Amino acid sequence: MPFEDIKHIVLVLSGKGGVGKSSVTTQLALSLAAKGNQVGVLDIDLTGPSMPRMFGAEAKTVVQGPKGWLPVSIGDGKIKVMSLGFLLNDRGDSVVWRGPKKTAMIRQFCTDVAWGPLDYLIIDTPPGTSDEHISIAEQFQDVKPDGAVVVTTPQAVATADVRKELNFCKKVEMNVLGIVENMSGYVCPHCAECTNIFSSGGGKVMAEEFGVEFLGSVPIDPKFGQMIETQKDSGSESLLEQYKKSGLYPVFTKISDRVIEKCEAK
Ligand SMILES: Nc1ncnc2c1ncn2[C@@H]1O[C@H](COP(=O)(O)OP(=O)(O)OP(=O)(O)O)[C@@H](O)[C@H]1O
Repeated sequence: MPFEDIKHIVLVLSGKGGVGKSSVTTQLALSLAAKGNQVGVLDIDLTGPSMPRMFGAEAKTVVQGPKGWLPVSIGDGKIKVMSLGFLLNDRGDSVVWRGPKKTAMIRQFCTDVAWGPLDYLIIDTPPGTSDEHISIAEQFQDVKPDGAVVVTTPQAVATADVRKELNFCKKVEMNVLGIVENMSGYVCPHCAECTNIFSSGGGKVMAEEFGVEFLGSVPIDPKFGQMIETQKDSGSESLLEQYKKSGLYPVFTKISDRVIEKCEAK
C-alpha cells in the first residue's frame, strides 16, 4: 500500500489560478516541518508544476530507487518533494496531455513514490475541478485524505469559483479542513499596518455559508516572493530558517496548528 507510512494527507485546492495555492502549500509544508514533522509535498499541477521553484530545487532530478521514485529531499530532509517539474527536460516546458495520460501520471505519482514514513503529505492540485481532481479523488477511495484546505483571495470570493470548489468537495465527499483567504490586505513594510486593498472578510462569510472552518487570512507580503526568488538550491534548511523570520510565519503557525488539530482529531 503506497500510503501506509503516511499519517495524514491534506489536499490544497483553489477555485481559480493565481490565488496563491502553491504559496500556501509551501508555507503549510514549511510550518509543519518547523514543528518537527516529516513532510512530503506532491505536486500534481501537471500543466504548471511550481514546487521545484518554490523550494529552490529546480536543478534537482528524481531518481528511481528499488521501491520507486525517490522524492527530492530539501535541506536537512524534513521536507521531500515530488513534482512533474523534476521529470521535465526543460523546466520551462509545460505539459499538454489529454485526460487518460494525466490520469495515468497521477496514478503513478500516487503509487510509485518511495516517500518513506511521513507525518503529513500535502498535495498541491491544479486550480479548478479538472481531470486531475477527479483522478486524485479516485486514487483515494481506500485511503481517505484527512481533508482539503481551500485557498481563495478576497476578489475570488466574489466569483463563483470558490463555491464550485466547495461544491466539488461535497460531491466527492472530500472533508474540508477549512478556507484560507490569501492576499488579504497589505502589510506596510515601514509601519507594519495592514491595509485591505481588495477588501477582506469574504472567505470568512463563505466559510460560514458552507459550514466549514475559516483557517485564517494571509496578508500580501512582498518579502515572501523575494525570499522564494532569491534562494538558489540552498535547500530548505536555509529556506526554513529564512521563513521563520518572515512576517507570514506566525500566520501559518496558527493555520498549521489548526490543520494538525483537525487531522489528529479524525
Ligand atoms: N501572501 C502573499 N504575499 C506575497 N506574494 C504572494 C502571496 N501569495 C502568493 N504570492 C505570489 O503570487 C504569485 C502567485 O502565487 P502562487 O504561484 O502561489 O499561486 P497559484 O494559485 O499556485 O498559481 P497557479 O494557479 O498558477 O498555480 C507568486 O508569485 C507568489 O509568490
